[in-house]
Amino acid sequence: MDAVRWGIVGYGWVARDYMAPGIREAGHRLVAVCDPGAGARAAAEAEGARAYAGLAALIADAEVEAVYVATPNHLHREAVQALAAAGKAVLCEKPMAARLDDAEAMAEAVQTHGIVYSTAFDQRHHPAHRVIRDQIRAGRLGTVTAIRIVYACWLHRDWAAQAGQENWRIDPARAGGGALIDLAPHGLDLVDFLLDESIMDIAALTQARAQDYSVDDGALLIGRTGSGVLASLNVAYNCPDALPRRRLEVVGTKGQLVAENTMGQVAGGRLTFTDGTTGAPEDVAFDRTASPFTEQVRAFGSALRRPAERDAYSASRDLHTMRLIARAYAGA
Ligand SMILES: NC(=O)C1=CN([C@@H]2O[C@H](COP(=O)(O)OP(=O)(O)OC[C@H]3O[C@@H](n4cnc5c(N)ncnc54)[C@H](OP(=O)(O)O)[C@@H]3O)[C@@H](O)[C@H]2O)C=CC1
Ligand SMILES: O=C1CO[C@H](CO)[C@@H](O)[C@@H]1O
Repeated sequence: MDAVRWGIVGYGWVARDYMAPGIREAGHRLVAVCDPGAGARAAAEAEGARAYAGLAALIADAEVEAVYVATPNHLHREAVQALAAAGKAVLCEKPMAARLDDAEAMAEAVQTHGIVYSTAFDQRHHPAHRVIRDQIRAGRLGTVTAIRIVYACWLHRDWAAQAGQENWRIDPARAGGGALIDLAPHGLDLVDFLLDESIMDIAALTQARAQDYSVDDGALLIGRTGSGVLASLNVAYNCPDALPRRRLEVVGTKGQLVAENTMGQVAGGRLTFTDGTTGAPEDVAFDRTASPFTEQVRAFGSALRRPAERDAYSASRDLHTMRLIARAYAGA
């Protein structure tokens, strides 16, 4: 496959630390970046990319075919609408947008212009999560009854200060909320990926418990899929990093799979199967070297080149996930 030529809108933390290496490791090329910050543009040039201060210049760069949008959440909409109108393929960071109406407008733009679009749900591409999905499909767990997810971190007020940035995550207007909107989309989409069906019913409680800002620093969500699988998600900004804070459990009538330290941006973690009859635990093999970001780049690039693979992406499914987030907040 010839290398996909990527552009990036918003060359901050996730773009620099995870996406740019992912593009390189996948054998693709980062050809252009746009970011208002001179430091970010210098970092992009050091990576061998052309650097622009504004989106129009990136759009006008004919070499760019796919664009990763990694701006703060409230800016996803304007970038995706402009990129869609220009016919660029788009991989846009989660949450789809800070507000539901923005996400609705984005989904409409994707449909109107017929572009390849995906929200960047990298957890779909973690090798351990792919193995879990395969084992569910092969019937190893029997009838799946429940999925339990913990995804947490410690996000204090000055979290971004060492990078010389202001912490937009604690501003409701720019983030759209707190820990719930930032972290729960990963789990909600992962449930969809693992089971091939969406959560339909949802309820949530939020807290502002340990941090000194107004957005929620923790949330508990419960959901039920169309076929009746129950899901629980505990997401938080108030969990010290040294504590266990990334866990995924899938429970069925024949056994249980537990993934530890797989939720996140990096490769590795551990996967254990426990047999429902004997209680015997067993390590499950998966590729511990491939990062979910690199795999995400590979999969998206492959779908660009092979239209048959595009069914894996659905802006309307991503919009459904945004609707779940909105309903979770409304109920909380
Ligand atoms: N999948 C995952 O695991 C992760 C996903 N994310 C998601 O990625 C997105 C970015 O997060 P993160 O990297 O932490 O944020 P950062 O603040 O580190 O980076 C955002 C970048 O966008 C730049 N920017 C601001 N306005 C514009 C604009 N109009 N056009 C282009 N660039 C702009 C910022 O510049 P300046 O600072 O000068 O304003 C900054 O360099 C969020 O949506 C977040 O939810 C984030 C982390 C992990
Ligand atoms: O998606 C994300 C996953 O991890 C980060 C922190 O650990 C989040 O803040 C981020 O937005």
